[in-house]
Amino acid sequence: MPAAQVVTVRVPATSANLGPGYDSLGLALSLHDTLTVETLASGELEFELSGEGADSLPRDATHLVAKAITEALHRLGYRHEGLRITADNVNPHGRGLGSSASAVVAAVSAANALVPEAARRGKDWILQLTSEMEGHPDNVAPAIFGGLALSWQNSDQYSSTCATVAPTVIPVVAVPDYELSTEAARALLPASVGHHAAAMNSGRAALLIHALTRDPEFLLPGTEDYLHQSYRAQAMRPSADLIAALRRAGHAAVVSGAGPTVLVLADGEQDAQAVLDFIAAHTARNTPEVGWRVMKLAVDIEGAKVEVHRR
Ligand SMILES: Nc1ncnc2c1ncn2[C@@H]1O[C@H](COP(=O)(O)OP(=O)(O)O)[C@@H](O)[C@H]1O
Ligand SMILES: N[C@@H](CCOP(=O)(O)O)C(=O)O
Repeated sequence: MPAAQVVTVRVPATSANLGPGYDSLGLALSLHDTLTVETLASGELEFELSGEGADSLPRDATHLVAKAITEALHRLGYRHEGLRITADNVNPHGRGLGSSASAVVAAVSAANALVPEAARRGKDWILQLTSEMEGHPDNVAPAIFGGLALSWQNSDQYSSTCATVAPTVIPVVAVPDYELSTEAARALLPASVGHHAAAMNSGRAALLIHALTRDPEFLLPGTEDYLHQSYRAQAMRPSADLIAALRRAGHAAVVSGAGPTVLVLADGEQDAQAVLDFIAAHTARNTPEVGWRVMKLAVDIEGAKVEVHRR
């Protein structure tokens, strides 16, 4: 790659699963990381990191963004001599808000924008490559396309389509100060589930799409899951207890991604305020040892946005 080419990508956080949509449903959220990549003439990697992970992420070729850019350029038939990677990370890591998916989507989108126009590929290529990197499409799809993404897999081929979320739906997240890696949370799942659980889950996943797009009145039954949350609860007890209490009070609370963040799909401003009040009271009373960052967000409908500064 020639030196001094610069692109910036702004990418949303995502919440996957949404209850019964394990490895298939995901929602883009109004919480954004920003990545700027500049090609260098020398064989070096330079990092300017701020925000989440600035003190802990590696500053070498093992950095997830550097790895994903190198791999994407290779697949496009290019290689870089060196890179300056500037990242301002807002999405918390290891909390179930798809930070690793946002990182690979930003990296692959940047690589695709750096190569000459004739070599560039479309968003479906980005979906394919980033799903392979993540091992599942449910975070990367909404990070790429925005909104509510419905994704599926045919052998090793990934596809996704978007549905429009009803305008009254407001995502509220409660992010605890403890981490759980997606890898560790996936290791807690059984190799298979029974036919009854699968059938129950299918009904709720179908209902959830209706609730999210047409009739939020059904959000509480539509967010019931039979595939993953109960197996993972032991690894995120304060989050599991908060979800159970919110659901008993009638709020559509789920584990965000593999956890431990709690996602609540509120229906309207009044419901969102009730959720915020409930979380404040519950956490003060029951989990004083855990720090919670509670945010009322919006659905991001743009997905990853690429800006080319110099080419
Ligand atoms: N912006 C980033 N830059 C580099 N590495 C990242 C970034 N975001 C996430 N990661 C890597 O991914 C890990 C978190 O991934 P994961 O366990 O899947 O949790 P999450 O639910 O946040 O995606 C981090 O510990 C870090 O190693
Ligand atoms: N379907 C995946 C989603 C993981 O999301 P993350 O935000 O925790 O990375 C799973 O449940 O393992």
